[in-house]
Amino acid sequence: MDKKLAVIAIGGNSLITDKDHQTVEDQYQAICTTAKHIVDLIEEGYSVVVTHGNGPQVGFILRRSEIAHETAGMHSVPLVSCGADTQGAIGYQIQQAMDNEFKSRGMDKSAVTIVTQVEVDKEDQAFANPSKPIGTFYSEEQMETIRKEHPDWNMVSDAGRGYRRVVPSPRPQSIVEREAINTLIDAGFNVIAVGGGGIPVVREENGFTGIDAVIDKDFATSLLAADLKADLLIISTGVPQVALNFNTPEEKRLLNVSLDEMKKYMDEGHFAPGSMLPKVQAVVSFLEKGGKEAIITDPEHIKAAVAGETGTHITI
Ligand SMILES: NC(=O)OP(=O)(O)O
Repeated sequence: MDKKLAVIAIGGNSLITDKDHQTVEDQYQAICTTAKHIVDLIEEGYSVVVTHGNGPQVGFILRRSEIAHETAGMHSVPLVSCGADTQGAIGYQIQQAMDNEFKSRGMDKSAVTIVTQVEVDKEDQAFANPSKPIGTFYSEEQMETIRKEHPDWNMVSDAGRGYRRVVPSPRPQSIVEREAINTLIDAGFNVIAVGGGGIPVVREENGFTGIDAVIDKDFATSLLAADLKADLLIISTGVPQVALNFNTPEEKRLLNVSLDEMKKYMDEGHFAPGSMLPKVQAVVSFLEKGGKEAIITDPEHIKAAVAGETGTHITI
């Protein structure tokens, strides 16, 4: 492949702009906006692999199935299947939005979604320590009811935005459909893969089996980018740049940082767990596996960031 390859991660929360815009159609509108920024990059000459989160969406699907089970006796749906559902539903929207954007710009390109399984270790300590927030944000008042009605739920306070249910989030070990993704890129497709961090599977004697968990999409994206030997990893998030002393009077935004500097800032505790920390860890892992450059920015600044004007650029 002659073109430069960029792997871009989109957060599941970024597809739900606020609590009044949570419908499937609202999500499609948010994806159409993000698709424009991604197609800008393709217009600049990049081939692109898009990955996406699913934290809110997988929680909504799981809860919907639980309510149908509790109130109407419908069969319940395992968490791993809920994750697979999000790959199809979100992948379909990204694929359609990108294809429509290509058409509107007269570009002879297309996007394709690949259902992606990601191998995890069934002995991963994460299965005993749920940490991945999914679904709805609950207020302190709602928590009183939840503690009574769902004493088995594991809950955390999520970045000051409310309380959320958490599920196991094992580290991704390998991407099962890696060769298929590579083949599609070589054939000229822009690929949507490892949606929701990938469908978690464990290796058994007779093949793979799904396991209930939600993989962090930033870690899965980092692994995929390293496997594909991508020229650029872009982690899109809610802010245009990473900052030291975030949200304090000493806040300092970062533009160009070396891998060693980023590791030092990480060790100094500048990045919040469950928020910027996993994104920085994902970037560090990509660069330590041979990647040359990663950018952390928000979707609307992708083009300007790739031009070097903004975003946080981390290089070896
Ligand atoms: N799976 C995952 O990491 O999703 P979010 O990015 O939505 O949290």
